[in-house]
Amino acid sequence: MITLQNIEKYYATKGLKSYILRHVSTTIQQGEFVSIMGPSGAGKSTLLNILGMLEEPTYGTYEFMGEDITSLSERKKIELYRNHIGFVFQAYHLIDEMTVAENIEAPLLYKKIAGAERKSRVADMLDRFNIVGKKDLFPNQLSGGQQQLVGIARALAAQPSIILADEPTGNLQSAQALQIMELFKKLNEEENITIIQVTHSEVNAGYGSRILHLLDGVIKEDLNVVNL
Ligand SMILES: Nc1ncnc2c1ncn2[C@@H]1O[C@H](COP(=O)(O)OP(=O)(O)OP(=O)(O)O)[C@@H](O)[C@H]1O
Repeated sequence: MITLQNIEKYYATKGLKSYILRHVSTTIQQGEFVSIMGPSGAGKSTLLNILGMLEEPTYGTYEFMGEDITSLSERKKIELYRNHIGFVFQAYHLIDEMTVAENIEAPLLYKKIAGAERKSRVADMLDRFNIVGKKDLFPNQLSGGQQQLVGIARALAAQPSIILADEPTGNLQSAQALQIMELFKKLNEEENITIIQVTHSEVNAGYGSRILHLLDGVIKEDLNVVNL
């Protein structure tokens, strides 16, 4: 599903290159649940953003679902993103002026999905996440955990093949974090949705099947998680 070959990312200031990612090569199959770990500044978010087409590598090739991303037009990239990728952010990134239901519906409008289908998908998501009673509330009327559930519901409403999550439980208490991780595990096992998460938590990484350890922009370790 994903092939990265010799990905490099650097910023040049006054002729000096500061490398964020170096020689990153890996393959991720459909249905994997991968955690990206490493110290602060190691390049984890940058790698996730490249995978999600939110940033471009300086060098190297990125193949996603058989398409060479580095040579695609902006329009084609947006289309691929809308059709396949659900992004979940640490700080939720919900739209404050929209209700829960409107937030979940928003990406479906971009995908030009017809009204009746949109309503039905939103209703399904509200139901599935047990938040029907919250549908007319605004994000600031929800707890952090509930906001993150809405963030995930919004990503899933578009029926993605892959979820990219940047520290999805970073702002949550442990019980809420557990709920989100259980949900990811279920989506991965039952719906074969590929999941790639950035996390600092060993517990969260234990929900996945593989850990990529980044250090100073380089993949230092690529481990299979052994479930005890
Ligand atoms: N636009 C930019 N210009 C210059 N340097 C940048 C830019 N964006 C990110 N960086 C640098 O890239 C490095 C990696 O950042 P990144 O956010 O990917 O790290 P991270 O591993 O996700 O860290 P954290 O765990 O703290 O979120 C950091 O040192 C950061 O300062």
